[in-house]
Amino acid sequence: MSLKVNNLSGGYGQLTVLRDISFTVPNGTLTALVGLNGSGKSTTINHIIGLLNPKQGTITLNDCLLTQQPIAYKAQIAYIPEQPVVYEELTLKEHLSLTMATYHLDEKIAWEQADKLLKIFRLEDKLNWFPTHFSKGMRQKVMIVMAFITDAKLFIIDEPFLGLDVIAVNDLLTLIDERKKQGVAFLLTTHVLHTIEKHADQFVYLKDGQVAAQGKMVDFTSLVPELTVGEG
Ligand SMILES: Nc1ncnc2c1ncn2[C@@H]1O[C@H](COP(=O)(O)OP(=O)(O)OP(=O)(O)O)[C@@H](O)[C@H]1O
Repeated sequence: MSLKVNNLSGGYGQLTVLRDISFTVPNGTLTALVGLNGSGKSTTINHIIGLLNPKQGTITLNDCLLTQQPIAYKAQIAYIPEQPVVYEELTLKEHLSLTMATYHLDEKIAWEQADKLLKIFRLEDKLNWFPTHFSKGMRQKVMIVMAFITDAKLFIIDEPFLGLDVIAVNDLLTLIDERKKQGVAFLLTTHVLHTIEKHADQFVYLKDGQVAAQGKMVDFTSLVPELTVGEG
């Protein structure tokens, strides 16, 4: 069981950005999606979360084909975007309630999980705050808490390390490792590779909208020397 991207070509309207992309994210592993600015990482994610329609190819998650079973497919995904998407008129508590309703979670269990996560990210006394009072990093933490109260099978996390303090980065990595052990799959984009390399199992390297290399994370330096700081 896994996320399977098969021969995906796609982009925006007439513009083709991705060409013939194939990779698999097995359950219980983390795949780092890497590449230079403009290489197609966000476009790939936009296809996987169903925001863009492929021009060719298929995307399957645990045997659910995105185009044929979009609701069952999307119910298995938690997405943490690079730019937090929050509702200015809802409190933190209401954001969490909304997530619980959307994912049809058992509220008692979900609030137990939420309380634990709110403490980890030092948000436990801010349940009645509106997003306008949150810093950029706090908004990002809200997105992380919302994602980790779900029982999603695939987490997609877009560039999580730039706005978070060092404690929050370590806490996020611990949560990722815990969920991986439970069989959850992670697809994560980042330019801060040294932070993720011990936690990633494999990488997919995009270049000009194509997969230029993919493999085990331990082989990254030898397969992609051009992205290794201090090399080349
Ligand atoms: N909404 C859009 N409409 C048209 N073209 C777009 C759009 N978003 C991105 N592109 C183009 O698609 C290509 C890939 O961009 P994408 O955002 O996927 O790259 P990325 O790897 O995520 O980059 P970054 O590391 O800078 O976030 C670029 O050439 C970009 O100009």
